[in-house]
This record gives sequence, structure tokens and C-alpha cells, in this order.
Amino acid sequence: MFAVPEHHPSLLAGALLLLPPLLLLLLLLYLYATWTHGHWSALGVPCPSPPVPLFGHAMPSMLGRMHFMDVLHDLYRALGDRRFGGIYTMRTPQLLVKDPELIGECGVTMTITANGRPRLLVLPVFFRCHILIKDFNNFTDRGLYAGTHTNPLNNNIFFTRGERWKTMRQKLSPTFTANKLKYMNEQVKECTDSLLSTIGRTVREVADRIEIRDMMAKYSTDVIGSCAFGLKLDAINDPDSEFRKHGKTVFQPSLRSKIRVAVIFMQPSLLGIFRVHHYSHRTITFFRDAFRQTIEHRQRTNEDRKDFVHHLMKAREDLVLNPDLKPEEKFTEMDIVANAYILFIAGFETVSTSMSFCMYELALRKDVQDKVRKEIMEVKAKHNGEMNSECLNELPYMGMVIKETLRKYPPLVTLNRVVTKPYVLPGTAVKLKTGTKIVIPVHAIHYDPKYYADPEAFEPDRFSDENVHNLHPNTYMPFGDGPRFCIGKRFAEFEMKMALSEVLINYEVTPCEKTQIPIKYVIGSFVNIPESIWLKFKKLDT
Ligand code: HEM
Repeated sequence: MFAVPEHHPSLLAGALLLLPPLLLLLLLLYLYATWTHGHWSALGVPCPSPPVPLFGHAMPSMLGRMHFMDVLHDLYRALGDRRFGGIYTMRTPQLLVKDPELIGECGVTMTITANGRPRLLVLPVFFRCHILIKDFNNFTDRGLYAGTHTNPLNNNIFFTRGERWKTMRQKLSPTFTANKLKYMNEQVKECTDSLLSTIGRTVREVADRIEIRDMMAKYSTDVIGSCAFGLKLDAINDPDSEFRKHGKTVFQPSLRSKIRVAVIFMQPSLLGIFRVHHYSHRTITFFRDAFRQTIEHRQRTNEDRKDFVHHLMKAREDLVLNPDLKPEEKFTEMDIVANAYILFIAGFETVSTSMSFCMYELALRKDVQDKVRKEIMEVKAKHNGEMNSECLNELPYMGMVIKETLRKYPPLVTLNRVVTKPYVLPGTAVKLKTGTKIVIPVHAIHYDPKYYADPEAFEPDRFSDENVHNLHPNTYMPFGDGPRFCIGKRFAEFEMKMALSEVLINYEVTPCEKTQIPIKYVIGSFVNIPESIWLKFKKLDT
């Protein structure tokens, strides 16, 4: 009834001949995909779950099904009471450190109380600092892939290592002292005025519902352009602002950026071989030319402003042009441009998303919004209607609101370090080799109910003078910690307080029908970005 297919003998022989190389290929692929996945068991380090070949523990985020912050939360929870665990991002082993004592804190810390007086907090002596602080010399670098041969803009303080990082950090640190902020009052004030008039115009002429993430990103682009580089960008009024357009592309995930990240954790050498760029060629050229021109303009005109460019030019004199330096100590012109670039990039997205998250929470919590507004009005009245970097220190409640915002929404979900000298994890026999990657899951720690009761709730009072000493040390790290903590922290707080004060004194913000509750995040971005934050603005009679 049925015709049995007749196999041609030579076809069958051909198939049989192909089978062994095919099986060998499959075996080789399997070995490649799992080769590194025995790393942690060989060291006796527990894994939260068995790694998936090739993907390790990162499959849901690599396939775009989950934000990697949620993947980390799951892994963090799965480790239970363990102090640390071994995970794999694709083929790369990483040590996920949960224990705050391992992460780092010194025995003594200083806090500033509401009335401006410093208070010494003495922690128990057994509380020793490790990865971020005490043993920093074993973890001086982030160990993130920079590919500087192909991406010279990555030759900046964020990515550089060892002595070169130390030298550049020393040169750039003076940019951010409290004293220097005073010089920036006027520039920030000018940008805040533009922000207010844009909100006013939008509310009057377009709609009282505003997507604030984009607006705040334009504002912080203007602030960093002005304070850092003396450029009047006016991104807030210019829909075609090139700075905003290119800045946006750096943080917006694309298929290309997702593939690049997968390759970084799978086989980073491929990126070097194929000379893959991190950002589009147009973006690189744009920033390189813009900062080069700014620096050249300063050189020509001898204009002296106490801004970031001033310090970058000083670094150039000392590190690029200095004839006394040995060749290996020298930096290049492009290194200076790369540092200008990172100050711009690190400075705008973090600040603008943090301000947007803060306004979102204030819209949902009218009681907190009213309280912070009352505080601002009192301080403003005391200073004859003027706000500057000094009166911002008199806003303790606003400080608590910002702290709680950054607890719930740290822009960087993890801190990264790499072992730069072999290290034995304290209290264990686990020896980490040079090159081992360390991940500190900041976001997951900020949401651990062991450290923050009811972590989903927005409660600025956690950081009040009465409560702050109850917080567990090393469980609050939105700006990182140790010698590599965020260099722009003070500047960021200044900028956020200025904008929030002016907006809140003039407008009441409430949620509207377009507000996403809960917030949805952009999957695939390395910074914690909301898809959108729409709020309704109501003008107040002030
Ligand atoms: C809300 C705002 C901000 C947050 C939450 C933030 C957060 C962070 C974090 C978590 C790190 C890594 C720290 C570590 O590894 O221990 C970092 C590093 C850094 N940040 Fe920020 N940042 C903010 C604003 C800024 C601003 C305004 C600038 C500059 C204008 C800036 C420049 C940098 C630089 C250059 C580094 C690398 C420092 C180094 O390796 O020495 N950041 N930031």
C-alpha cells in the first residue's frame, strides 16, 4: 500500500560520513558554551542555579524578556543567606557579593545633621571594610570592557585602570569641590529659569501633561553643557539639539548594542578583531569634534572659567604637554577629549532620570510633596527669594527625598570591580585570581527587606536624623563607595536640588491618565531608565 522510500546507497553513505564531523562540531559547540561554567564549582563557590549553556544566568535579559536588574534580584534572592555566589553572564564568571561586610565600610563614618553639624557614627570594630574600601588595592578597577583601540573615547576615568586612573582622578577631583560649585550658581540658575519657562509655556499653550523624562534630560544636557564646557546648548528649546540627539543614542538600547553586550560576555576578543565601535561613528565624531573645538577655543582665547574644561586643560598641560614625563606616563590629546566626553555623558542621564523618578514619587505622595515645598518656601523666604548652592544645604528634608529616590532608583543597578591582585575572601578559603569580575548588586540590596522594611514604599523618613543610624552600613550605594565612588556626586545633588526647588515652588505635580504605575523600564539599557514618566502640572500662586 505504501511505497517505502528507497534510499540510494551513496546518499546513505554520504550521510553516515557527515555524521561524525557533525557530532564533533556539536560537541565542540557544547564544550565552548559550557567551558567556563565549572569555574565556581571548582572554587567551592555556590551558584544560585545551574547555568544555561552559552547564556549562563543571563538568558532572560539577553533575550530581552527581563530587565537585567530583575534577573539580578532573582539570583540575589536565590542565594538566600549566603554571603556571595558565583554567577555567569554568558560565559563570563562573576562573583555576586551580597554581604555588606564584604562590600565595604570603615569603622567610623561622618554624617551631617539637619542643623549642619557633623556627627560621628562609630560602628562596631568587627565591622571591617573590604572590597570597595579597605582592600581597594586588590580591586582598583571596574573590569568593564572598554576596547580602547577601537573606541578611544573610552580612554576615560570611568574605564581606565591602575595608575593612569589614579593620575586622572587626582587631576579631575578639584573640579567638584564645594567651593567650585559656587562658580556654577549662575549657569545652573539660567538653565533652571529656561526649564521653568518651558514648563510654563507647555502648560499654557500645549497641555498640562508633560513627559518629564525627556524634559529633564534636556535640562541636564543644558546644565552640563554650560557648567562643564561653557556651551550654551539650549537643548530645552531646541528640538533639533545635536547634543541631545547624540546623548540619547548612548543610552538607548539597539539591536546592535544588545549583540555587542552579548559578545562582551561571550568572547570579547571578537570585538577587537572586528573593530566593533561602541557607539555609532556619527556620535563619536560629533562628541570628539565638539569637545576638541571647545578646548581649542579656550586655548586661543585664554578665557578663564572655573569649570570642567579649566581642569581638563590643566590636566592637558601636566599630562600631555609636560616634557618631564616618561613616555609611558604621558596621556594623549584624545585622552583629554575622552574625559570631557565621560563627564558629559555620566553627568546628564543619571541626573535627569533621578529627577524624573523623584517627581514621579512626589506626584504619588502629596504629603511628601507638600512638606518638601514648605521647606523650600521657608528657605527661599529666608534668603530673600534667592536660591544658591549654599542655601541648598539648608534643605534637609529635600536631601532625604533625594536619598530615598536614589535608593529606589539607583541609575547604576550594580557596582563593578575586578580583582587586580589575588585575594582570599575574608572568612573563607576561596582564592580569587587576578581578573575575576565582581558584581555588587546595588539595586537588589536597596530592595532587601532585611535592610529596608517595606522596600517598595517611598519613605524619605528612613534617612531622617532619628532613623539614619538604624540603617545597616554598606546597604546604600547609589553613588558607589571607596576611592572610585562617583566623582560628580556633589555636582549632581546641587543640580537636582536647584531644579526640584524651582519646579516644586511653582507647580504641583500629580499623576495623570498617561502615568505608568508602576513604572516600566527600558530593557537592555545599562542605566536604569523609565520608558516614560507623564505628569500633570498645575501652576501654583507663589
Ligand atoms: C544622580 C546622579 C549620579 C549618580 C547616581 C551617579 C552614580 C555613579 C556610580 C554608581 C558610579 C560608580 C561608582 C563606583 O564604582 O563605586 C559613578 C561613577 C562616576 N560618575 Fe557618577 N553618578 C551621578 C552623576 C554624575 C555626574 C553629574 C558626573 C559628572 C559630571 C558623574 C561622573 C562620574 C564619573 C567620572 C565616574 C567614574 C569615577 C571613577 O572611576 O573614578 N556622575 N557614578
